[in-house]
Amino acid sequence: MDKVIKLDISKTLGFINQADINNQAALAKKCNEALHDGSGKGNDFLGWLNLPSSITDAELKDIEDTAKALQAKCEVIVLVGIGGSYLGSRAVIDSLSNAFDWLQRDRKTPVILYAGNNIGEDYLVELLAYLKGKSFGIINISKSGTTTEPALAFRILKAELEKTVGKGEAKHRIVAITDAARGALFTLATKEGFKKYVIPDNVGGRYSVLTPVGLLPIALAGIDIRQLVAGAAYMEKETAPAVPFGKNIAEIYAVTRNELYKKGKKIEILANFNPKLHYIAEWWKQLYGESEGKENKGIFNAAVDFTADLHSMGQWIQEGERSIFETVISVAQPNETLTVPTDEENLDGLNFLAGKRVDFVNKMAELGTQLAHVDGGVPNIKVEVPKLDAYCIGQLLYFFEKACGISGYILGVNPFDQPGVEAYKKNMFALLDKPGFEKDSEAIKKRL
Ligand SMILES: O=P(O)(O)OC[C@H]1O[C@](O)(CO)[C@@H](O)[C@@H]1O
Repeated sequence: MDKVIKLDISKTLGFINQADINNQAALAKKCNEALHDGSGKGNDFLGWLNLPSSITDAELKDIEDTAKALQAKCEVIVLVGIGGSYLGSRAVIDSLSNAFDWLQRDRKTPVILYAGNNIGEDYLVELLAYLKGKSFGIINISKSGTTTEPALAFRILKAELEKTVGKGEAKHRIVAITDAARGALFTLATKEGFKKYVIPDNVGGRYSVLTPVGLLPIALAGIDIRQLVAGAAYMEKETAPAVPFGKNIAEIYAVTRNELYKKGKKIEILANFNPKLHYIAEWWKQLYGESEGKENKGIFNAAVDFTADLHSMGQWIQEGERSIFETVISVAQPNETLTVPTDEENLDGLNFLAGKRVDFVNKMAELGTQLAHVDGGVPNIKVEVPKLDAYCIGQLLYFFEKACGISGYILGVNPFDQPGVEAYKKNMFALLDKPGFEKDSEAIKKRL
């Protein structure tokens, strides 16, 4: 099988013209070049561009060794982080693991649980209750080291771990992934002697999945990070500015979505027909939403899991306001095989499917949905992934990252900052009476 991701925009034609797309080829090329020559906005955050081709064998080996050490010590690992500090790992781990991973016995790898991505009190209490009596470790990921959600969860989990195994052992079960030289987590990790990994200065959180931020948890889950990086490196080459527009799927995707946006298609829905891809969509939402939603413009990024959501959001997609387009991640081949059995009584009337693969039914649902949605006025982009393995997922991650950078430049925004995220933080700190926010506290309390 040809293990290469394919992009099909044929079902957007009719809503936009091939000529409109071709007219944007030069601009897309210019934007791609601007990423590579560092002449565009946010050019101090372009370190992700060459991560796949520049990561060394020694770096990968070090990550694999740390993963092995944690696997030997811990039956559970809590991954603490929010946004780009956890979505990439979770996206890859979920897409490549058994759907019932946490229920598997005789495990070779720890159960991975997540914390620091919400402030739910019940969530944390229930997590602590689950961890009681289990040998657990913590990977704490925060580039800034000051994000409230992970800092709070880490404080609680670290205290629990130290109470259970003592400070001396706890430090061998905690890994910190943070800034190279600054920040609260850096200082704490240095003082306490935790194993540290660096998030490079020039890589933003949402582009960090191919740094230790993603690679360590992914390796810990038993996934081949060398294959993941190899897939990404392949896509790095295939989306380079020297690759002609007609073959450059990152440029084509970036142009197509911007042309649709110009035609009033302001919402992009990422759809999948495989439940393992749910967190790929969560990762993608942050990547595109945080990169493009600024200066009062940008496509709104939504996601659906089909066929489940065809029985809920399907109605809206088919007949609601015509301001949407769909991008479907289609997995060509499942990893397993299951055929529909014959049933003597055939009360459900499904014998016409007997002997057929379940995936055949899924594919017909996918095709039927595509045609129905296109008929209903929803342009459709298809991203075909040959199969769910580390090499293909590596390609997918880099494809979306590269296209996002190009797309942001086409839109005219800085795709590497996120100034809007500060507004809620400022209000929350003011409401919490955080030292340094006295004036804001006074002002906000007058509004209540
Ligand atoms: O890694 P950090 O600094 O804790 O940030 C986590 C997330 O929070 C944001 O900075 C937004 O607040 C995201 O861009 C980032 O992925």
